[in-house]
Amino acid sequence: MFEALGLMVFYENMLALNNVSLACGDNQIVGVFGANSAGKSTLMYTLSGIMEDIAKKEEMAGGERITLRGSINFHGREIMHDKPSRRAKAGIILCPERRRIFPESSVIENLKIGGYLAKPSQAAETLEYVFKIFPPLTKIKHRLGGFLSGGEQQMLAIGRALMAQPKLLLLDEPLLGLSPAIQYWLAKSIKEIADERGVAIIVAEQYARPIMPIIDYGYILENGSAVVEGDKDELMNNPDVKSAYFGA
Ligand SMILES: Nc1ncnc2c1ncn2[C@@H]1O[C@H](COP(=O)(O)OP(=O)(O)OP(=O)(O)O)[C@@H](O)[C@H]1O
Repeated sequence: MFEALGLMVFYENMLALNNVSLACGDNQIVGVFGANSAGKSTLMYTLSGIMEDIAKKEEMAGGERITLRGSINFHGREIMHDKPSRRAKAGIILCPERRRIFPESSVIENLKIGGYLAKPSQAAETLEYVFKIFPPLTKIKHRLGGFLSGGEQQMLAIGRALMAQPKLLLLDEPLLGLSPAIQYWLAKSIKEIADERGVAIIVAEQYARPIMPIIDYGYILENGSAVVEGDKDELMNNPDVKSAYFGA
């Protein structure tokens, strides 16, 4: 069980996350939906620990003052001040926005890099799984990451995150820039990953339509605040959510 309470993030005096609380049970898929600049990446960085890291680096360099407040509990332990590496070892793995794969490494190398925390037997088993869940990667194993299409890069980014043996996978805008057909296919794959691997997933996304059917629970983020929350039926029947996300 993962639970964040009262998260606040200030960039200098600009409030980017305003008292956001969210929970994700083991094996659940939780959606966080919001427009550009709603605070999705700030939230994902805060959950994965990268925000704390950025704040420390900015402080040391005399740069931007970033302030964080709140608490995050993962399986009974307070982790708000744990480094990203410690959170990763505990199983919290971020798959960042815009993929951030290594463009000069091949598909297989990218995946193997992702598995550096795993035992060799786990890495071998997960590698096989990644090619099973994302068959298009099989044919391009030796192609450099920089030469992949957007959809292939996203499969690789998720595959690389899986190699790190996540218990909680944080997906930041996985559908960005992909065609609607690939968006739906990827959403289906995300659901299969949750079901087949027993991984909890928090997915932040602008494109709610393909993701909404696969979530157990969701939050709508606006200007840094979680303004609506509920299970998928509650969200899909909420008139404000309908008009903002489903054009109804
Ligand atoms: N380092 C920073 N310094 C100052 N303001 C920032 C910084 N990073 C983000 N912001 C601002 O914080 C707000 C939330 O940004 P964030 O990137 O979290 O939104 P987002 O929902 O992920 O949007 P996008 O879909 O564009 O990635 C925005 O107004 C953004 O301009």
